[in-house]
Amino acid sequence: MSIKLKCLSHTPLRGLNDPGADVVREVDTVLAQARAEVEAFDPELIVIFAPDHYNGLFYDLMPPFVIATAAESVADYQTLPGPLSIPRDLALEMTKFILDQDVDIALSHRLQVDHGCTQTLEELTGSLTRYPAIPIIINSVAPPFGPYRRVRKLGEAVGKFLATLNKRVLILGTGGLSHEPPVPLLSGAPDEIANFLIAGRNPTPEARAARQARTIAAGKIYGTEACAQTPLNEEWDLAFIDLLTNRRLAEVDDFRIDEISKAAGRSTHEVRTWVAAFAALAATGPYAARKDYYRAINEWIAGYGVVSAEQA
Ligand SMILES: O=C(O)CCc1cccc(O)c1O
Ligand SMILES: [Fe+2]
Repeated sequence: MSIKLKCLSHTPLRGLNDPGADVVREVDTVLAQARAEVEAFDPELIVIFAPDHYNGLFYDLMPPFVIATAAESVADYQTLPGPLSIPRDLALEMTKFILDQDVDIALSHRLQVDHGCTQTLEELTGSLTRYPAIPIIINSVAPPFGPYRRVRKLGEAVGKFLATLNKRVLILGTGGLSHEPPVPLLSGAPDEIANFLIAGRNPTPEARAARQARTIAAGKIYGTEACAQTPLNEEWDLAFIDLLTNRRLAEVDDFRIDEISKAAGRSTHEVRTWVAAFAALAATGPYAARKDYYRAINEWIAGYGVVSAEQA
C-alpha cells in the first residue's frame, strides 16, 4: 500500500473570468507540477471526495454522503463530458466496508457529477478516465450539513479500507477554500428557484447558460462593495491549511457550521472534502503534508489552495 493525497480548490471560472496573466501562469505552473507528480506516482486507484452543486443531487432526496459505482459528468461550464472509469466491484466492497464501520453512506449505480468532481480529475490526470477512480460525494453546498466529525469518521472508514488494499492510491479532495458563489438557498426561495433546488436535474442548455452567465457576473464584482456575497477570508484559509499540515485534524470536531458560513462564506464547507481526504490518509498511519500554493482570487470566487500529503 502506498498512498498520496492532493487537496485543491476548483472554480468553474478558471478560463471564463481570469485574474491577471501572472496569477494565471502561477496557478498553471502549480497544477502542471501536481499533474506531473500524479503521473510519476502512477496510481492504481483514485478516491475523489467531491461536492455537488445542484447538478447531480437535489432536495428531492439529498444524501449527506454518496458513493458511486457508475457516474457521468454533466459537463457544466467548460468541463469534460462522459463517464468516469469506476471499478464497480471495488466501489461496492468499499461501500460495505464503510457501512460496517458504522458510517451510513448512500449508494448510486448511476450518479451525475459536476465540475466539483470533474474539474480536479481533469486538471490532475488530463481526462475523466485516465485512472480507475471512485467518487465519494460529500454534501457541502445544500444545507443542513452534518457535523465535521462525521465527515472525519467517513474519511477514517475509507482510509481503513484503503489500508487493506495492496495498491498505489491517490486520495483527492476538491473545493473550497473560503468562497461564496451565488448559489441560491432553499429557505425563502421563490417557487421557480425552489423547484430547481428540489428537482432541477438535466436543465435545458438555456438554463445552464443563464447559470454560467450569473456566476461570471458575480465573479466580476466579487470582493467589492457591489457584491452581497461573503468575501474571501485568507486568514481562515491559512489557519485551515495549517491545521492540516500540522496534523491537528481532530480540531475539526469543534468546527461550527454557521460560524464558518459567516466568517468565510457558505461554500467554504467544500473543505469537508479535504477533511475526509486527510482523515482517510491519517487512518493509514502518520503523514507529512505541505502547502503547495495559496492565493485569494476574487475573479475566480476562490480562496485558491493546493495541499499535498503522503505517508511519512
Ligand atoms: O454552482 C455553481 O454553478 C457555481 C459554482 C462555483 C462558482 C465559483 C467558485 C466555485 O468553487 C464554484 O463551485
Ligand atoms: Fe464548488
